[in-house]
Parts: sequence; C-alpha cells; structure tokens
Amino acid sequence: MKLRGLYAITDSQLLADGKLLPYVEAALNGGARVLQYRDKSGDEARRLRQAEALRELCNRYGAALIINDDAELAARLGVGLHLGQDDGSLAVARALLGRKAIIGGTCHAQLPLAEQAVREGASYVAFGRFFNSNTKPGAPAATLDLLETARARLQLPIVAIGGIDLHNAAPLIERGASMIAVIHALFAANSAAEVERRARAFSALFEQQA
Ligand SMILES: Cc1ncc(COP(=O)(O)OP(=O)(O)O)c(N)n1
Ligand SMILES: Cc1nc(C(=O)O)sc1CCOP(=O)(O)O
Ligand SMILES: [Mg+2]
Repeated sequence: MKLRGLYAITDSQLLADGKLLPYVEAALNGGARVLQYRDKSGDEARRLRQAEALRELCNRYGAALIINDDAELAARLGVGLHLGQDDGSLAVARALLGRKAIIGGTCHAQLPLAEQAVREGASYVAFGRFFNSNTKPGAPAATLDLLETARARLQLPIVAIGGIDLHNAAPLIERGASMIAVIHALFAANSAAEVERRARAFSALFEQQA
C-alpha cells in the first residue's frame, strides 16, 4: 500500500474507558491510512485482544495496522511494526515478518540513523519531534531543514512526528513528509465525531498537495 496520509497512533490514557475502538474507527472513517497500536502496559492478554480488534477494524477500512515495539505481537497477527532505537534490530524484524510487512524505524533528527534503517530493510523512516509534544515532551527536536534534506537523499516514505496539529502540519508535508503521525491533536477529543472531523482535516492537507 502507498504510505501517504494521516498516521494515527493510539494512546492508552486518551483512549481509556471504552474509547479505543470508537475513536480509532472515527480516525479511519476520517481517512487515516495507517494506525499504530502503542501501548506500554505489560498486560499481554489485553494487548493481544485490543490488537486483534484493531486489525479487524483496519482491514475493514483498508488501512495498515502497525504494532509499536513488539515484533512478536506483530508476527503473531501478521501486521506491521514500528521500532525505536532501543527496541531491537530492524534487520531481525524484517527476517521475522517477511519482505511484505510494513516496518518503520525511529530516526530522531539523524540522517545516518535513517540511512542505516534503509540498509536494514525499513519500509519508512520517522523523524521527530517537530513541535512540542504533549505525549513525549522529552523527545529530541528535529527541524524542517532536516526533513527537506532527508527527502532529497532518501527514496522511501518519511514520517514526521511530535506535536503535530492542524495548524502546523502543512509545512511538514510541503517539505517532504509522506505521512504525519499524530496522537494528542487527533485523540484528545471529546467525541468520536470530533476525532473524525480532525482526521478528515489532516487527510485533506495531503489532497491539497497531491
Ligand atoms: C511513527 C513513529 N515514529 C516514532 C515513534 C517513536 O518510537 P520510539 O522512539 O521507540 O518511542 P516509543 O513510541 O516506543 O515510546 C513511534 N512510536 N512511531
Ligand atoms: C511517540 C513519539 N515519538 C516521538 C519522536 O520524536 O520520536 S514524538 C512522539 C509523541 C507523538 O505524540 P503527539 O502527537 O501527541 O506529540
Ligand atoms: Mg519504541
């Protein structure tokens, strides 16, 4: 599938109390093309149950499901994977998940990390954080210039992440981001209808620059 558009990432706090499935469905209905299941709890049974439900939803909407951090869970479900610098080897994950799986890697603000991720078989690279992030305030900062340089040097899709909202997303797409990954500005909403409205607005930014 083409990796372009809104990349929604779940958050266990924002999507507690029965919000996970309705809010994610609203994001998919609003046009999110990729969904990452990001859950830092060690509750394996719940993680498996939730990830299976998300896989069913994503299949229904023709979106890709990516599991954060957990190559074993991704392999068990036959879905994609996102790995950070401390989450294990991309090359090992590629061998485990096969050549068709979508596998992404965090590259912070460092092109050499992206070049290494390419060599190890990544499907996309992620740079960030571009703005102040509610979800991850301590993440190292990346610049728009880095994005432009990366776009010129790398042949694979680039994901931008960190503090992205409807007011600051457009320049990231203009400067080379194929996808924008969003947690707070998408899911910190009072209703599923509001999540869908935001997802539509994020997705429309890509149509304007097609
Ligand atoms: C699309 C995307 N980009 C970056 C990250 C961050 O991954 P990581 O550095 O491993 O941090 P955690 O998300 O695991 O806290 C991501 N998850 N997704
Ligand atoms: C999970 C994550 N990784 C980042 C990085 O820079 O690698 S920033 C981030 C949080 C993204 O959430 P929000 O859209 O709420 O800022
Ligand atoms: Mg990680």
